[in-house]
Amino acid sequence: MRHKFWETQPVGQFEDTGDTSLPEGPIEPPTPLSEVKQEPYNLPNLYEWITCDIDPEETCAEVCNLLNHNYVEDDKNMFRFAYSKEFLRWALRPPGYCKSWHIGVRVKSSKKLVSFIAGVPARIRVRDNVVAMAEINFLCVHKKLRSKRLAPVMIKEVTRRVHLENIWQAAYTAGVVLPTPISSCLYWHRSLNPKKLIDIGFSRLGAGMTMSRTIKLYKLPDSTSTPGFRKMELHDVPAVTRLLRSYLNQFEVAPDFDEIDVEHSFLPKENVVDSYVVESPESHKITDFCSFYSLPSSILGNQKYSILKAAHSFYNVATETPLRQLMNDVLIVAKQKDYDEFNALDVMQNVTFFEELKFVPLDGNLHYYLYNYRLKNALKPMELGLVLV
Ligand SMILES: COc1cccc(CC(=N)NC(=O)c2cccnc2OC2CCNCC2)c1
Repeated sequence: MRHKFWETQPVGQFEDTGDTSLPEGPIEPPTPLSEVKQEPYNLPNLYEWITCDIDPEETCAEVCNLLNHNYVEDDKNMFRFAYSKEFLRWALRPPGYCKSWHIGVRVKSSKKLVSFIAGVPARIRVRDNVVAMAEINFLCVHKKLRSKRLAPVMIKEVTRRVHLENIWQAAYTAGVVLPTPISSCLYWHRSLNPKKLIDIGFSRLGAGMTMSRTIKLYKLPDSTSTPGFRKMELHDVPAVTRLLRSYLNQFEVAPDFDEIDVEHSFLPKENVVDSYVVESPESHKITDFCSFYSLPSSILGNQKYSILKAAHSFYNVATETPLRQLMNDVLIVAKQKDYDEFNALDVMQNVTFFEELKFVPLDGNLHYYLYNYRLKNALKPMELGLVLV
């Protein structure tokens, strides 16, 4: 398959796969900042670049609306991600973020926002090297402007602005295969509200199953079972950071979180991110940690329901509690908060609890990529310790 744009980029090319003579690491060296293109890339005549400030209500709503009408849909076009404004403010403004990496394209005459792409800074460890990267996300071109080759220019522009900050690597995901995935993950989900999922046609009644039998199958206890299981609080940040750093060491690619990152990424935020710890009743030590983020989807073309409330597994660390017991408690909390389903990728140790906790695999892949960094071999999902929102 031809990838006209990606064949011009410093990414692992398909024909290089298996060529063990190519060294692992950056593909191109950094450019002297004076040699980085100083002005934005050219856009087709009717359009102009706009740096999107997602702090003010008005511009945040503009980005939110563009995404909610034009961003990723499932393969059957039944659902479309519906990120909230609060979620975008959280996801796009981590410690050390760059306003200039929140990039929009608008129509010169009407000022209508028609495209968006965003980057945020992150320290990502790749095997033994911690690399300063940009996490690139939310690439969205208005449905009416597709196939005008806007996406390549969005990607080149965010790359240029990342280079201006002296950052030369990036991480991103896509539902499609591009040159060349560092890992290809499967997504699984666990029904929490089977009746709604069947009503909207997301799930089907199993063979020989009635609705009441199905509701019973997915029923969860009303309260969590692990003694000391509670919401994460500010004073837990140091202990949670230690837990996360130690746990993520086992993976080939993982974030290099510090306490500032942990406070931003995991302190609970209503309808954005939820985190829980297990504080041992005896020692008061923090022995386990679990978290999920909230990413609802619009239900396209359903009279009765408009929103699918989905929780997405984020980072989970079990050092004393069995992981499946910890995750069962997470499911119980998600159900208490009226989520309809719980999503997870087969990354880290997630496969160890899928079957027992009644997750089922969906027919989709999420591929992970690094920009300007070659890995000799693709990673198994369980070697990957990175979750992007
Ligand atoms: C149910 O509503 C959907 C609305 C849009 C797309 C999909 C399918 C899909 N593409 N799912 C994922 O990419 C996915 C499945 C499990 C966990 N995380 C995921 O994506 C996350 C991470 C990447 N950025 C988007 C959110 C489902």
